[in-house]
Amino acid sequence: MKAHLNRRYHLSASHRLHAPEYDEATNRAIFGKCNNPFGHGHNYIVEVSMSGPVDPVTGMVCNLADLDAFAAQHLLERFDHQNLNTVAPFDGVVPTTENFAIEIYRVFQPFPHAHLERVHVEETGNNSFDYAGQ
Ligand SMILES: Nc1nc2c(c(=O)[nH]1)N=C([C@H](O)[C@H](O)COP(=O)(O)OP(=O)(O)OP(=O)(O)O)CN2
Ligand SMILES: [Zn+2]
Repeated sequence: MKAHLNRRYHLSASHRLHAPEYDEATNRAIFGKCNNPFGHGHNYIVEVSMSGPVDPVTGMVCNLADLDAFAAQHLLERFDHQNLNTVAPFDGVVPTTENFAIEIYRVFQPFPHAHLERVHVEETGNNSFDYAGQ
């Protein structure tokens, strides 16, 4: 029997949507206000979905304390209150929320106590993105 555990994390970060492959005018045309050279910020909500058997003794898919410790080290310490454009891999990849979700999936995949199913990232109240590894 497999159950899914979903856990949400909050982090604030700034970014600028800018592709160095294009010139300034093309960047402005593509990214609009989000190409502002001074950047802007978001209060992101990150939800990770983990799955696994329910332990017959603890009744848990995994211990939330273990998942929170992993998230603190690999997600929050790395990205909270940062300028995403200065944090790998975004020093060469446009920090869209699609790319953020892909990177967060890569970060959580090694979590040893459950299987990573999906990463969901809410960038604003109007848009969110999901990545499930393919
Ligand atoms: N495909 C994508 N398009 C856009 C992304 C993205 O990550 N993927 N991100 C942005 C900007 O980050 C922008 O800050 C959010 O854009 P926008 O939708 O205009 O913002 P909202 O209208 O949802 O919220 P407000 O803060 O009220 O503008 C743009 N495009
Ligand atoms: Zn933005």
